[in-house]
Amino acid sequence: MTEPLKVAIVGSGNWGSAIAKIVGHNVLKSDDFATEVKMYVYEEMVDGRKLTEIINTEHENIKYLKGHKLPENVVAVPDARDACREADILIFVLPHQFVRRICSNLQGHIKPTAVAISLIKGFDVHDKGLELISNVVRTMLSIDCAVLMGANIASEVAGENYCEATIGCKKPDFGKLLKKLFQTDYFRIVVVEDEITVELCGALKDIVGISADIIDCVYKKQVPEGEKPDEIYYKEKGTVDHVYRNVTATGAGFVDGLGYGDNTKAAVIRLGLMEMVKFCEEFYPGSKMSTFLESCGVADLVTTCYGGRNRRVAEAFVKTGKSIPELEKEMLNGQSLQGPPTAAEINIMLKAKNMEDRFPLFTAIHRICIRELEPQKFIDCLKNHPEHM
Ligand SMILES: NC(=O)c1ccc[n+]([C@@H]2O[C@H](COP(=O)([O-])OP(=O)(O)OC[C@H]3O[C@@H](n4cnc5c(N)ncnc54)[C@H](O)[C@@H]3O)[C@@H](O)[C@H]2O)c1
Ligand SMILES: O=P(O)(O)OC[C@H](O)CO
Repeated sequence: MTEPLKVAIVGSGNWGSAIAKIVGHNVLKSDDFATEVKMYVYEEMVDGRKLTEIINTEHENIKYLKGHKLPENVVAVPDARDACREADILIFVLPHQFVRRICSNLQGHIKPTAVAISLIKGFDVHDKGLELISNVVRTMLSIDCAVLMGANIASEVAGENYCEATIGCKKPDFGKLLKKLFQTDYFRIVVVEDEITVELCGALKDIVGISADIIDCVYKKQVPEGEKPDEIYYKEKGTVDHVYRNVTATGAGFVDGLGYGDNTKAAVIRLGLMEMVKFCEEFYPGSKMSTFLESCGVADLVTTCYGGRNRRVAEAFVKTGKSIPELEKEMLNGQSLQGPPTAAEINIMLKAKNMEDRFPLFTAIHRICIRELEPQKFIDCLKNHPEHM
């Protein structure tokens, strides 16, 4: 009789907490897993109390996933080493900026036989270039690491709305075990072996998520009540930034200023996908096209471009003229945005290889985020996209 496997979750943000709900329930249904799930929580005070104490008494992460109860067998632990020391399976689910620091803290303090899965979207940057997050985990901790990515907005998953996800795992037996740990009747999993492409899709889609919303902002605008959209359109002569700073102050609903709305957004999603495929071919050859058709690919792109945080913050960025860090602070209540840093990270690689021209969408997004390019120039960048030549 083998011992039940102990599971630890490293991270407890919006997605980490939604996953804790799923995993906490699933371990109770299978003899393969120990019933207690330790969850590393980056300690902070919320309403004068420690977040770990709130989670362990109220069984809810009231800061990052308000309104969704966690199973009582999920135990919040403020020390990463204590959370992971005895674990057989480590689930990494925190913003990508913190991974290296956490792994360095865990070095020498986990079981050598442990295995991991990363749910993190983004890249690690170091002096030699970009690295996959799963690879940081593999190399820093000397353990195997699979990945899980998909069209998964955390609050919807926590609300048990039907959705899908993709696990990328080279080892079939480990893949089956992971599917048992994550799949529920509302969260359906497909396991594929092409784990690098699954992870690249998750990292790259955030950039396209930003661009989708620049489209919304350039071609739609708020119109003061009682005025006709066309009149407003012809009256305004300022830059989009200027228009939006002013128009937001008047506050009213959106209209489709030039009538380009959803067709244009669809074109951006398509061009974004083409750049994702090209990026994989160029820098990580061997991807299967079929992987892009899984939840981690096209589906995640669509969900992020319509419903994600990257989309929301990018919209406010164009409308208000405020900086991205400012908006992140104002709008996300401690949650963190992955798209702008990922766009910057990708740009380092493209610039170093003199390849910015071949990735005009990725490049324009980065330049808009750092205010090197005005948002209304975005479409010009796409008109001469290599896909149309
Ligand atoms: N939220 C979603 O809908 C969603 C869905 C799928 C995938 N993801 C991905 O999952 C990953 C985690 O995202 P999330 O939404 O759970 O996190 P989040 O955006 O809610 O991030 C906040 C988390 O970071 C922690 N934190 C802050 N400073 C820290 C530090 N110095 N060290 C360690 N932790 C610190 C906070 O305590 C909190 O738990 C990201 O890569 C994201 O792209 C998110
Ligand atoms: O809210 P976003 O933009 O980080 O996207 C969330 C998820 O990645 C969607 O799958």
